[in-house]
Amino acid sequence: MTETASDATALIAAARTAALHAHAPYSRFAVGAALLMADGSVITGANVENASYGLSLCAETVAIATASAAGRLREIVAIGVIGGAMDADGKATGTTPVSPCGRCRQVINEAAQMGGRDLPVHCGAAEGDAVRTYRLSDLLPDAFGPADLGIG
Ligand SMILES: O=c1ccn([C@H]2C[C@H](O)[C@@H](CO)O2)c(=O)[nH]1
Repeated sequence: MTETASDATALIAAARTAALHAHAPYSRFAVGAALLMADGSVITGANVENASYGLSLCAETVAIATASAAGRLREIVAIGVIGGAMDADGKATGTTPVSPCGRCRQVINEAAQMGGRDLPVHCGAAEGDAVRTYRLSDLLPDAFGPADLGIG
């Protein structure tokens, strides 16, 4: 499918809703991710922190794992991400767009390479209209990927 500007808005909205389910009692920083699938459906995820800290799962990784568990890793067309410091109700706040961490960029690259696409990644804020849209190649140039292992 062809991605439209309204897809970015919808993905940011879905990511904000997903972030309400963040388990982030340690950082108090909620992140939501939303994946636009080829059929127009959306799969979401939120960060899941761990008392060990280092085992915490990022929102993007949770969403991509959910898509993969449904056999849909190759169907991801675009990604939306938001994040921000949680208020007392656990809702993300802030007007600065959040972009994926380094590990998430590599995880996103796997989905992008499997789908044969250079995914748009819409980075939004918890509040407000600020959105920065990147291509994965902007976020992770010269990525290590399946081709390095002779695959694809
Ligand atoms: O791309 C990112 C970057 C950070 N986080 C989470 C990890 C941790 O729970 C919190 C603060 O780093 O934000 C994500 O979910 N995605």
